[in-house]
Amino acid sequence: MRQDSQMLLTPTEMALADSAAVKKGVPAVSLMAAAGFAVVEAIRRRWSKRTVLVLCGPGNNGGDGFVIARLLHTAGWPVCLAFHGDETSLSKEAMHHFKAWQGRVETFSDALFDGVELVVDAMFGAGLSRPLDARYRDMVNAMIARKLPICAVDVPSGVDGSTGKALGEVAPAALTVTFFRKKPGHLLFPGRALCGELVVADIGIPEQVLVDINVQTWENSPELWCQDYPWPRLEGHKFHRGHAVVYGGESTTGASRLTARSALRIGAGLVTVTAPSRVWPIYAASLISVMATSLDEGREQEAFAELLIDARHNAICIGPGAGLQGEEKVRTRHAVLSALATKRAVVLDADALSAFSDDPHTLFDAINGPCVMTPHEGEFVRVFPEINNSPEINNVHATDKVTRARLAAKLSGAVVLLKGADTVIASPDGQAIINSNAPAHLATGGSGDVLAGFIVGLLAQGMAPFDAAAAAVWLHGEVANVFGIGLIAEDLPECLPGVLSDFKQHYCSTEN
Ligand SMILES: NC(=O)C1=CN([C@@H]2O[C@H](COP(=O)(O)OP(=O)(O)OC[C@H]3O[C@@H](n4cnc5c(N)ncnc54)[C@H](OP(=O)(O)O)[C@@H]3O)[C@@H](O)[C@H]2O)[C@@H](O)CC1
Ligand SMILES: Nc1ncnc2c1ncn2[C@@H]1O[C@H](COP(=O)(O)OP(=O)(O)O)[C@@H](O)[C@H]1O
Ligand SMILES: [K+]
Repeated sequence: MRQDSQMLLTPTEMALADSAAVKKGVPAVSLMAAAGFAVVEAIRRRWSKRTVLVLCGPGNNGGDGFVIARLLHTAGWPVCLAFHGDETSLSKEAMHHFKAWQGRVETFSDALFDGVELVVDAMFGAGLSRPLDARYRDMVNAMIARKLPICAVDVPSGVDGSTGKALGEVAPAALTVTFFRKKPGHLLFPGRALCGELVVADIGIPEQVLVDINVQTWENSPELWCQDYPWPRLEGHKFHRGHAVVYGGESTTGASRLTARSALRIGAGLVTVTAPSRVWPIYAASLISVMATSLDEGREQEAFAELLIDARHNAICIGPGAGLQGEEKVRTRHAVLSALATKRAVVLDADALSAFSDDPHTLFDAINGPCVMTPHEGEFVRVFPEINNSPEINNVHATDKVTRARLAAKLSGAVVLLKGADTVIASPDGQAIINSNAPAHLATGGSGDVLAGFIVGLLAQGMAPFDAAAAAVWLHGEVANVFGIGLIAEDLPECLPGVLSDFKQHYCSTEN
């Protein structure tokens, strides 16, 4: 997976890109000038001429601030520049631009905000290594209290560019301008919410520098997986599009029915829900194009395993509504282990994960084939207690969402899709994708069941687990955006066809 345009660079990788650009002959002073210029362009596109306060910190983020102040002043804007830090420790390029500033340099104080209509936050960017010192913190608190519009340079000061975590209080920006590529912290919460509108500016770093950086994190987009999207083939028939099996439970029967319908809508050739004979009539009476198979009373486990002998059942989803009470939990666990034993593609969601909260390693040991786990935060904590309880595993600090999902994928051998507003999909080989298109109204009962259905439907059609998970999450978000507010889970599979045609038209121009 290369797709350079979707790459997310950690601050360390960004520093590598920066120094590689300098080695290729782009002077550091010019990179900083270009960064400042890009911020000014973005400001002038959004705000009319007004009084601006530029707050500059001790590193190169502050250096960008010096450029911004100078360019805005040249354009005739009333500008006040304030700097806090050790002038003698400025980098060469920051010193160059500091000297080029002809105006006064103010010290930090609350009074600076009087009469100001826009603040440029150039205190800390990628180099933030610890919570802000008191003087900077005071300015952040003043910015929060004054409620002025803020343009943040690279990231709002206090946000960790690699994790999106806030190291203390952060003043939310209306606009954040970052350089060359987005950083994970721009997409992970709370960073994403604190950035406001995000602009990525080209500052003259050559694209070739990416070749030598082992980037492992991407923003989800069809560009990453559209080439492998399994469109129906002209000469194909339904068995070419796979046969998904969805395990149906006894009580919340709506969950697995949603999953099954979603698997069919996304293109699985056939979908069967299997359910204990006691509740089979509910499924049989309510499903039309999805088939319902009854598991004989008293021998449900054997019957499920027997169903899986038919290798045409090539993708299996267990979890939505599977059940965790008494005997149901035993059957859910058995179904999971039977499904994994086939080494066919398996999606494990909800109860299929929680059923192993006492002994997650029994689950991990059974995973020897293609598998996607789709926990939300609560389920993640249950299945991966060691990642949650220990701040450090194999010397990796495991507190941010991407690292946690990556460690979970490595530990379990499955693709781990950690849900939420900033869903992360991680593969056991270390690659991770952050999703950014899901609207808040997607958080509605049953929408996770639909997601599991989209994934198993794509797996049934032969898509690889990491790609299938990423594609399903993106389509899920896109459908919710197209449908809009008022969405309920049932709407998701029904609205998918229109989204699929638009997606096909935009990203997959060649017909099969
Ligand atoms: N890379 C690129 O391509 C380009 C990057 N550019 C710009 O450079 C920015 C990155 O610059 P940067 O590396 O100098 O980091 P920055 O955020 O300014 O802070 C570092 C300074 O802060 C200090 N410090 C840290 N935490 C602190 C705290 N809590 N409280 C107090 N001090 C603290 C730290 O000191 P130390 O930790 O070493 O004691 C150091 O002195 C990047 O965000 C972008 O805007 C552009 O010019 C274009 C090209
Ligand atoms: N704030 C949010 N913004 C966007 N998407 C969200 C948000 N919160 C949750 N989601 C998405 O909604 C779905 C909820 O799934 P899940 O928690 O399993 O719910 P359910 O069990 O009701 O189906 C997931 O795809 C998740 O990523
Ligand atoms: K900043």
